[in-house]
Amino acid sequence: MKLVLASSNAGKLFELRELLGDAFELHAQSEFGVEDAEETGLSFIENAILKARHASSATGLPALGDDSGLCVDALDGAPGLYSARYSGVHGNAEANIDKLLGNLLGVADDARTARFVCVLAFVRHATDPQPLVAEGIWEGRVLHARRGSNGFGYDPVFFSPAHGCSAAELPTATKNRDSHRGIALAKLRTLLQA
Ligand SMILES: O=c1nc[nH]c2c1ncn2[C@H]1C[C@H](O)[C@@H](COP(=O)(O)OP(=O)(O)OP(=O)(O)O)O1
Ligand SMILES: [Mg+2]
Repeated sequence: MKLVLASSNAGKLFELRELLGDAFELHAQSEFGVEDAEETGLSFIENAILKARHASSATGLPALGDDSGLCVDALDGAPGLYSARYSGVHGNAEANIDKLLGNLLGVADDARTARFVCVLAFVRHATDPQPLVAEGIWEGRVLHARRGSNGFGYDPVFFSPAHGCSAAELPTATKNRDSHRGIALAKLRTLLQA
């Protein structure tokens, strides 16, 4: 199946291509000159669907939207939906991490609990009344400083107790198997097969 990924994030594209394998031909929306959708939703679900509709509308192809973020308990769920623009500059992972660590200064380990959330939405066409939607959650803690250089975004400061290391210290295959995105995609595949 040929489909378009409604995202400008190279990290997502890389992970989702690995996860989908050969049965799917996943094209970045940039290949078709599609600009970013405006993320005006109040939930990951709303944004994932509106991204998918936007890309499908512009390309005429089925589309996959990914809206994701890091929700930190000590910050009442922030940066959450606004993870990509937390520092004020969209998509600047270094600045976003600096702001996050600054806001958690002095917060002890056991109060630094957080989770990555990923919602994937698949639409067959732009006005599909039945988008397939799947959510994945990955529990962890925000570290005090960066560790590792794999992955993207907040990976260097996300500690996974289940793995005993940061997300950026995991091989891609392990992150893909156990991450919020990996879990969401496994669920979406089941929905696609139904
Ligand atoms: O596995 C992950 N590892 C580390 N960080 C992650 C992950 N998954 C999401 N994140 C962070 C990156 C970004 O700060 C925000 C997503 O924001 P989000 O709007 O969904 O994506 P984006 O703006 O980068 O690309 P786009 O909207 O074009 O898909 O959460
Ligand atoms: Mg975004």
